[in-house]
Amino acid sequence: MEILKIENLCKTYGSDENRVTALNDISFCVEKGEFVAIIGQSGSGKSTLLHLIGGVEKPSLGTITIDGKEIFQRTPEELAIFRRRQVGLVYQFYNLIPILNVTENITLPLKLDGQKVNEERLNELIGILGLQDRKTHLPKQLSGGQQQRVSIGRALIHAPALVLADEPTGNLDNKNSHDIIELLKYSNKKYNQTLLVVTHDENIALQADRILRLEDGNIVSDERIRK
Ligand SMILES: Nc1ncnc2c1ncn2[C@@H]1O[C@H](COP(=O)(O)OP(=O)(O)OP(=O)(O)O)[C@@H](O)[C@H]1O
Repeated sequence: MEILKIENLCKTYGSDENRVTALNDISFCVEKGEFVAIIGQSGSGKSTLLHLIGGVEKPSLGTITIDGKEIFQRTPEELAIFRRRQVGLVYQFYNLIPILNVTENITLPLKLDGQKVNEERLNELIGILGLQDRKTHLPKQLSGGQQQRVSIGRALIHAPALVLADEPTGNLDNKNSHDIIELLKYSNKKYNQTLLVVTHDENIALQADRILRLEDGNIVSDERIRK
C-alpha cells in the first residue's frame, strides 16, 4: 500500500540573485513499511525534502500526499495535529528540553496534544530504548547516544505512521550509530512504520530497502537493495 506520494515537488529559496533551487521537480512514491535512505552531497536538497514531507515547510510547487490526503490541503490546525500524530521527526541535534527528565521529554508530544499517557506503551518504549534506569535523569546527565534514544522515544510515542530522521547518527560514534539504526529498524518492522533516513553514511544506506540519491535538487537514482 502506498503511504507517501510526491508529485512534481519544487522548492526555491530567496529571490533574484539569491534564488536557490533546493528541489527541482521531484516525484516518487513510498510503500507503507518501507525503509528509504536519502543520500547525496551537501546542499543537494535532502533536509529540504524531509522538512517538506514533515509539513515543516511549504513547497513552492507540487504536492505531497500522505495516506491519501494532500498535506497542505489541511487547515493549519489539521496540519499541526497531523504533524504531531502522524510524523515522528528525529534530528542530528537531539533538541531535548533541558529541564525535563527522560520520561517527561518522551511524553511531551502527548501532553501537548492533551492526551493521556498509556503507561504500558511508555514502559515498553523505554525498555526498547534501553533507558529503564535513566527515566528520571535530565538530558545533561546522559551520553549523546542516550540523548538520541530519548529523542527517538519522543518521535515514536505517538506511534506515527511516518518516521523522518535527518542524519540521526551524525553526532555519534560507530557503536552508538549502529544501536540507533537498529532501534529505528526495529520500530520500522514491529510497527510497520515507514522510515525515511537522510544519511551520509553508506553503511546505513545499505541497510535500507531502497536508496534515493539526490544531486542538485534532482533524484539521480532510485535503487532497491537486494538483501
Ligand atoms: N532556509 C533557507 N534559505 C535559503 N536557502 C536555503 C535554505 N535552506 C536550504 N537552502 C539551500 O537549499 C539547498 C539545499 O539545502 P539542504 O539543506 O536541503 O541540503 P542537504 O542536502 O540537506 O545538505 P547537508 O547534507 O549539508 O545538510 C542548499 O543550496 C541550501 O543553501
